[in-house]
Amino acid sequence: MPVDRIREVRITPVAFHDPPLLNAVGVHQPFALRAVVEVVTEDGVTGLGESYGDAVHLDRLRRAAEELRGVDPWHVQEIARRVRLLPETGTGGDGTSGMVRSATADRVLSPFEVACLDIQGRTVGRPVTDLLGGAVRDRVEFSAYLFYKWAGHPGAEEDRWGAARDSDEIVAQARRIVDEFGFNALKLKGGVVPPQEEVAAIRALRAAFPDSPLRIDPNAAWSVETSVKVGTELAGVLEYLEDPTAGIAGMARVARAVPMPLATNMCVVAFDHVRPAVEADAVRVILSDHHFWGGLGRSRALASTCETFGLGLSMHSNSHLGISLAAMTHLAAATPNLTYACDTHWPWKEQDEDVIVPGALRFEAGAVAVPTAPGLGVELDRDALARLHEQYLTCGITSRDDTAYYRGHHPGFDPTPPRW
Ligand SMILES: O=C([O-])C(=O)C[C@H](O)[C@@H](O)C(=O)[O-]
Ligand SMILES: [Mg+2]
Repeated sequence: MPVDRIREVRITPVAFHDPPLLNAVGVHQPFALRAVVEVVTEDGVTGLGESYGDAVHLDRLRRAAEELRGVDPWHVQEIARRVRLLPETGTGGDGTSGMVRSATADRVLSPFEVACLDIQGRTVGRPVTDLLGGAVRDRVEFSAYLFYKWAGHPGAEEDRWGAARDSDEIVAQARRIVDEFGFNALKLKGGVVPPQEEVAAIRALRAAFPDSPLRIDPNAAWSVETSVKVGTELAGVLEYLEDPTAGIAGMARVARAVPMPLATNMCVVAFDHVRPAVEADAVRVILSDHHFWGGLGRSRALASTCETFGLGLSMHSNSHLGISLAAMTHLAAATPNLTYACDTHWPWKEQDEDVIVPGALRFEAGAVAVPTAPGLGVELDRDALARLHEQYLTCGITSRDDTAYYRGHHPGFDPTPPRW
């Protein structure tokens, strides 16, 4: 069979509405940015990928795209080699407002690898799960991602979720998200208000949802001492405590003193972090994320690494659109040891705002049915892509900066950890 090579790569930045969700470093801006990647072969097969939309990252994606013409889309190793040869330029552009400092090359590689898997699946008529070893489940469970939040963006009307400032409002938010999407596990984004208030919110969630697994993630905003205090108080309440404090050494000190497993998407975000984390016994669960671990293949390798060291595996999420949700779902479906409900920001976007043709992905009872159509099983909606690109051009945001946006309304805000 003649090799069908990459003819063209298109990268389209898009912006979609995002509510004012609070986190340890500030607050979400009115729009979240993403890059939609289309890899097109000489025979006209198009594969899709999705990544961060920050300006520095876009520039890197565009420079990588120039290197991919003529490459065989089945030869992901060659794509990875070319991406790794690119000189490092610029700083930041990680799409997480600095909360996840992962390897640049892995972030750049990821959407191209996903698009190539989409091409491979479309070419042979099989879903991406089959290329990853086959689905071990036909639906993937996700967790509700709860946030303290402002009622609306300053100067705009209150949004459909309203404010979440205290335990009662967090429980009300949880009820609404659970009613709409059917989630079982609940994750609270912490590091926003004093830890005792967040402990109270977790206790209120436990009372309101007696059977739901609960997690809290302050994104390393707490000192070791505060983390130990919170972890001790929440004994028997949390399924895991996510990134209470910064760094492998700090996490190891907390891990020795609290009863529940510690999880991370901050201190282990690349393969060379695994060994020191295991040696220090700093974490029991790693949250994978194909957007910064270098794609679906490398995320499967992370799963094997977790299996080797007896670590649990969960999945992290930033604000994302449907191409990413499809990729996350295929990956989770083909990863036997991914036993926790995965994170997703999905409920926070406007449900009719996306770049894919609606209908392919739906939440039912907190889970997404694994697409069985060839490739990722989602199609690009070109009109929607054009609309969201226009929104990107007019929204005035070119990089995610939660801290600057928060400071615009609270001058003097300092997110340097530990905040508590
Ligand atoms: O689990 C996490 O650490 C995250 O999801 C980090 C994200 O950046 C989240 O906190 C956000 O978008 O505000
Ligand atoms: Mg986290």
